[in-house]
Amino acid sequence: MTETFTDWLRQRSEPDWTAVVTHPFTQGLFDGLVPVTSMRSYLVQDYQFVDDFLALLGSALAKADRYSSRLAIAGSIAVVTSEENTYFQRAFDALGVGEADRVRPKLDEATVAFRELISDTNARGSYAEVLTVLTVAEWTYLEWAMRAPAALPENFVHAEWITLHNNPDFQSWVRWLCRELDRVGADLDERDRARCLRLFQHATRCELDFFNTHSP
Ligand SMILES: Cc1ncc(CO)c(N)n1
Repeated sequence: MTETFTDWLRQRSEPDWTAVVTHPFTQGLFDGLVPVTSMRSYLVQDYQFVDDFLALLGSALAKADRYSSRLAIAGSIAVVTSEENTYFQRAFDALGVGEADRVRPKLDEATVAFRELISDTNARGSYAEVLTVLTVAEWTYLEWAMRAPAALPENFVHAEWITLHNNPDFQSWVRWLCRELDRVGADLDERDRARCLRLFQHATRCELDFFNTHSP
């Protein structure tokens, strides 16, 4: 059998997976045509998602079984807390997002659902389960962003959200995540593999609901 664990997980998460990575919201981004109100609400909610996601990266860092894995995870933490965070601040300035919406906005249902999945995984998940949720979030974002045309939209709010997720470093990080989940997944019994599959499917559904919430 040549199918990897991550391919197995992804294939069993169709048709949601393809619906996420070809979502109309992403086509709107490529064309620079996401309305300002949708882009604002999407980024405001996503900043709250990123907060939870950063905590989950910390959980992965703590749960990893070797130093080289911790180094790879720490590299991603560095990006989320520097380039990605300054992107959010510049985008919020450009979109006129006030302090309250940066710090404690009213959360959409889709954001709450994602937050619950992440905090449960954070509190109770094994390293494999934490990697499963991280992999869905990062791999779906790489896959939609890689579909972007060479000519990016002019508005940096749209353009940089694409390039943050399709640059060579992000590609290597996602490749690493998949290989790491394949490595750890190889030691799981059938019951634990099935738990990862349910989580993978659930997280993929959360990604789809998140995009749907912000599509006009
Ligand atoms: C909802 C969502 N999923 C994945 C990513 C990429 O980490 C993101 N920024 N937002």
